[in-house]
Amino acid sequence: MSRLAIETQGLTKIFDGVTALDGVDLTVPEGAVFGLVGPNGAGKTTLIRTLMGILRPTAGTVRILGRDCFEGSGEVRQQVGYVPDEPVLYPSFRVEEMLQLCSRLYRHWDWKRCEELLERFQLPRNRWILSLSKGMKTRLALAIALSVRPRLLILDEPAGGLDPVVKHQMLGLVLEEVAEHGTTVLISTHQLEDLERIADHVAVMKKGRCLLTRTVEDLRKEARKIQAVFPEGLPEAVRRMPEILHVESQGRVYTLTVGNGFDTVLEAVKAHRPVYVETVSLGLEEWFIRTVEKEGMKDGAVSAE
Ligand SMILES: Nc1ncnc2c1ncn2[C@@H]1O[C@H](COP(=O)(O)OP(=O)(O)OP(=O)(O)O)[C@@H](O)[C@H]1O
Repeated sequence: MSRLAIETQGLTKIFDGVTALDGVDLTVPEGAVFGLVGPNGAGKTTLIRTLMGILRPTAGTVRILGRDCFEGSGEVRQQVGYVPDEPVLYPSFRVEEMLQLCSRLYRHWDWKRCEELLERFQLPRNRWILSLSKGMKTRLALAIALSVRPRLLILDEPAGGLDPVVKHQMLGLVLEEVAEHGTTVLISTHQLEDLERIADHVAVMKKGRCLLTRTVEDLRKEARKIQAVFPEGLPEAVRRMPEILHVESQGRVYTLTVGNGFDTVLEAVKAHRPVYVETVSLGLEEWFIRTVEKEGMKDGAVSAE
């Protein structure tokens, strides 16, 4: 069985009556590129801050790389590279001074790697941090996170503020890190097309809960659409199937978005003898929207349909 880079059980965080995390059970295998997605306010940043030991959970447990993240030695944090949604960099420092500070804080600091990254990201060492653009600060934070030679890299919405070229470069770098060093990556993002490029696992969060976790491979197999033509309308028995996330119709053409249980739905559709049927694959973005909508309907919220 593969080892776990992250394991949470019943993780709960309540801020002054606001439940930001509501019993999250999450397992991230070592070596995975694990995407965390969810609507605004789902609890992604709170989860990440709790994993990093920045926030104390109200209840539940967190283990990072097999250890308690609150243990006294701080060894766990030495092995985690973290790029927060708003990088913590001292504005009155020059880039060089920030790097010197980090090199003293992290025992496994790698200057060679750091220099390579500064060059790739075109970050001059003598610039004041105050004078860096948002995207440059993110690049610096990523350069620092990778220079600690992390076993686990945690990225919270890293593409925010990056232009498409730098974003592409950054994702490439993350993939390189995984391929060369076997680093585990947890990445929270709203950029699902980026995730589709790099992730092998995806978890969907909503209202502080982890709704589901899937491997991207399974998702590609499972998350598909069925297009079928029923001259007399979509049979009610099919429409009501719980595996169906969403139904759309254009005249007599019905498009059914299916979460898991694709084969069961396809069989049921065929059993009602449509005049035409075909299957179409579903992008991660559409799967995510339909999954979150479906959960919203369970909660009694109004569907976006
Ligand atoms: N320090 C805090 N004090 C009070 N409430 C907080 C605090 N931090 C987060 N929350 C609340 O916890 C919930 C989850 O917030 P969080 O920032 O973790 O969500 P998120 O999924 O990262 O959202 P986004 O995608 O918008 O960044 C929200 O309702 C938020 O208002």
